[in-house]
Amino acid sequence: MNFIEYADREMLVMNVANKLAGKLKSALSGNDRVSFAVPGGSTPGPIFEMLSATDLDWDRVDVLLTDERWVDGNDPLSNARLVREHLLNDRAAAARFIPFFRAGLTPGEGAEAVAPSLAAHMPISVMLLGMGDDMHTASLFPGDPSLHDALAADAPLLCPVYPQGQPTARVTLPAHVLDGALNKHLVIFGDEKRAALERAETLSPEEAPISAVLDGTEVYWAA
Ligand SMILES: O=C(O)[C@H](O)[C@@H](O)[C@H](O)[C@H](O)COP(=O)(O)O
Repeated sequence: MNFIEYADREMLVMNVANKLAGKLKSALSGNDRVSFAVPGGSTPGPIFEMLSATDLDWDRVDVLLTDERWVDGNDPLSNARLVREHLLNDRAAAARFIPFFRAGLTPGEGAEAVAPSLAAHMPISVMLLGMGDDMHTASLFPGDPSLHDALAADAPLLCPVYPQGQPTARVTLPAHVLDGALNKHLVIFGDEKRAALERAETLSPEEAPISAVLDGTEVYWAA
């Protein structure tokens, strides 16, 4: 893990957007298509907006979610909605987006239906992650009874999860897919998350799911 601190969030957003653009461009120079996995939450929005204006071959980029709440794409909780509103505009509107939610299916049925199509995007070329104060990442939550399956080395490419205390069920890329990304970036803001990350480095993935994906990850932090 490489930890990089920025003087403020604006500096971080500008630098991380540029870094992600550079990694996408180098992946594009060696591949016909590349995959870019992105999280939900409140952190990535400004990075998405800066990226969306970046001049690169977005028509050769497949945008995936790291996880999704099991709600319709118009629901305010939807990560697909977040990505459509903040990333898939301007130049990035040309990217191919692979949503996970399937109306009328349960999270388990939906994960089973979508997982086979994700194989073509593996390993993920470039991935951005966020993290909660509880050391969750994507939808790998400590204490979630379904976490064990999503941490397994042979977990399916998309896993249903039912994290306690969350308003909806979710689906998530499993730990081995997240950790297998060729380029891993984590953005966290604030002292709470910085302390949580330090704790996570001493804990198991069951206690701190983020610890399953920290090897080789570029971590960017601002207060
Ligand atoms: O669907 C989600 O919510 C995200 O994928 C999740 O893993 C997020 O990255 C963290 O919860 C941090 O969220 P914030 O950026 O809002 O702190």
